[in-house]
Amino acid sequence: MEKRIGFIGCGNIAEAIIKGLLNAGYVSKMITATNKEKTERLKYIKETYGVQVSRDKKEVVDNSDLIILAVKPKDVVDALRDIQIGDRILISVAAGITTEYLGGMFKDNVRVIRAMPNTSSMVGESVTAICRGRFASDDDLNCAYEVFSSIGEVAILDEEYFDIVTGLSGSGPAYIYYMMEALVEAGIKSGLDAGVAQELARQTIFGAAVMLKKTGEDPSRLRLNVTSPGGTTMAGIMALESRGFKEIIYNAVYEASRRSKEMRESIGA
Ligand SMILES: NC(=O)C1=CN([C@@H]2O[C@H](COP(=O)(O)OP(=O)(O)OC[C@H]3O[C@@H](n4cnc5c(N)ncnc54)[C@H](OP(=O)(O)O)[C@@H]3O)[C@@H](O)[C@H]2O)C=CC1
Ligand SMILES: O=C(O)[C@@H]1CCC=N1
Repeated sequence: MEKRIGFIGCGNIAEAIIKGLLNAGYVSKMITATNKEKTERLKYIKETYGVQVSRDKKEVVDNSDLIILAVKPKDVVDALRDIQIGDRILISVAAGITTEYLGGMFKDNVRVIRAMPNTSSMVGESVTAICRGRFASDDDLNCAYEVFSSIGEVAILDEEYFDIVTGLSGSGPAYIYYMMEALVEAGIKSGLDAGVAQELARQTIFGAAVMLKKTGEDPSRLRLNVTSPGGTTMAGIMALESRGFKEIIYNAVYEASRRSKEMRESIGA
């Protein structure tokens, strides 16, 4: 039976998950959402997706079998204050926040699952890492697996890896969009019309992503297929290498992971 899902927090990632779930066939009346104060935002979510919304957190919890906590790390304490999870499953997508910390906020043994999706949930193409907290069972993990597999791929991982996952696949879509921005700017700077540069860059990124997924080939092999000896691509790749492209990407993942840890520590979690 389809679970009733309640969202505490109704921002970017909640909307991406809601849209992904509905596209995957979830029934809108099984989803309820709340946020802190932005009534207009709740109105938009209700009108756009036909899901239930409420100003009352307790009502959202009462109407749900599983709760997805989608608030900023600094807001988790406030968001969970005065509510009882009972025998529901609490799934947190908050970066950096551990299952142990979340569980410790309740007197009872709350079944907590930690998840790190990304905004490609919106089009059913997330990759979501999940792990279970101390009191969650394998069935609970399977339940989360089922929910997130309807909006993309799912990886079950030890919680110790979640900061890294957050820096890689949680934040990762932004790096790709940034790459797209850079390609477009390069095209324009080199003399292309903005619309043309955008179309070329977008389809190039899309085509490369589909190639990776459909062929299952190693990216270095696909890259070599583009790279004729002594040709144009080789000249481009050498320019990237000489400016430390891989190190730049490593630093992005490292810094995002570090920030995940820092956000946890900043609330004493
Ligand atoms: N954006 C992303 O790509 C991803 C985000 N995450 C994680 O998801 C979480 C949310 O991120 P994101 O959606 O980007 O953030 P947003 O700022 O877009 O949304 C945060 C939401 O939390 C609500 N909120 C804040 N405090 C409370 C409260 N006390 N009670 C109820 N709701 C509250 C806000 O309500 P209001 O607007 O009324 O203040 C808002 O709806 C973060 O922890 C982030 O680490 C995880 C994976 C990917
Ligand atoms: O930027 C953030 O903090 C969140 C976590 C992963 C993606 N976005």
